[in-house]
Amino acid sequence: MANEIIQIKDLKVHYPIRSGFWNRITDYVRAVDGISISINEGETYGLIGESGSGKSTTGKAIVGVEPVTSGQIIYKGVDVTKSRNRKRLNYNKDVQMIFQDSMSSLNPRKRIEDIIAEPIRNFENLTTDQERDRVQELLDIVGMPSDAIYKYPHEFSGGQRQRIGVARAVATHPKLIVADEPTSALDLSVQAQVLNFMKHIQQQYDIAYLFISHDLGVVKHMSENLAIMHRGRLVELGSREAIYKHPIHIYTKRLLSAIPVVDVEHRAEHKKHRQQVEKEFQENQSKWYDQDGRVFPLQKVAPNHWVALPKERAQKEEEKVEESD
Ligand SMILES: Nc1ncnc2c1ncn2[C@@H]1O[C@H](COP(=O)(O)OP(=O)(O)OP(=O)(O)O)[C@@H](O)[C@H]1O
Repeated sequence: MANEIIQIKDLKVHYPIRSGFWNRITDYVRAVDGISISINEGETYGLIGESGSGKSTTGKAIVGVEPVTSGQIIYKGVDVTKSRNRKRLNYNKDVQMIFQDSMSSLNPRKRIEDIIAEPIRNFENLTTDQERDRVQELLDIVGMPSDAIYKYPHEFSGGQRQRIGVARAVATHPKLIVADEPTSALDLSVQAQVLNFMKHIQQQYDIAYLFISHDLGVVKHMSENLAIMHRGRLVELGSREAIYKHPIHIYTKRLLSAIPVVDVEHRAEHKKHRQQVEKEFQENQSKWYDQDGRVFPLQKVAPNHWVALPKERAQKEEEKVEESD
């Protein structure tokens, strides 16, 4: 059995909504509302959902930049939602993040050398020469010219800045990187390049990725396991094969139907299918969500496949999956 690097258990991140003269808390935004996933060493785990579903908040809670309302994040057998445990385990060194928008995540006033060296300075005691060698090596790995160290972020293209973001994230030799839509701001051709070298670096350093995206097409060739997130909860969870070949939840089907087809011959057919799925999604919400519009708990329908359904319905889906296998 593969070794788990991290386990997220019933994670909740709720933001208070205040109103009225006394500015009292009147409700909460349930950005993340009880999600549980396990990521294995060296794997890419896809976390997919449309805008506002709670993916970024999940990622930020995992790296510790967003406070957790409840639940556990288990790393090396210890709950790291407590900051003293994070310190003791060197968690902030082992778990890094790559952000979607490299322009705002890289400090525009700092040279690339200082940007990449910053996490190294936080966790290691290197001499200036050793530090410069490490930065040069990292730039080399992500395919950037060595004179890049003297430059500033605005002197690079979006794709190059994203590479610098990756170099910075791998600088401390982390075990897990939360990659929050790392390619969504890039052109298609540059997207493929960045994904390829992220894969390359993963193999070189044995890094696990939590790969966050709104696009099931982007993670198709990256992820071994996937979790589909909607309204702060998971609607479907499982192996790549389960999600792409036997999607069950209407929301997963809707995300899959949004992947554009390259093949001109099948475009009209695909458009029709997409409209059908959209219609089903709009008309049958009551079958897939409870009376308050909330996502049901996950039920197991196959060995590595869980779907958010009421229990009695899960039984039927389980039978269908068995038949199709
Ligand atoms: N600091 C905050 N205070 C209040 N609400 C917040 C805060 N941060 C996020 N939210 C809300 O939480 C929900 C989930 O946001 P989140 O950014 O995690 O979604 P997402 O799936 O990553 O979307 P996107 O891809 O657009 O970033 C949204 O409704 C958002 O408005």
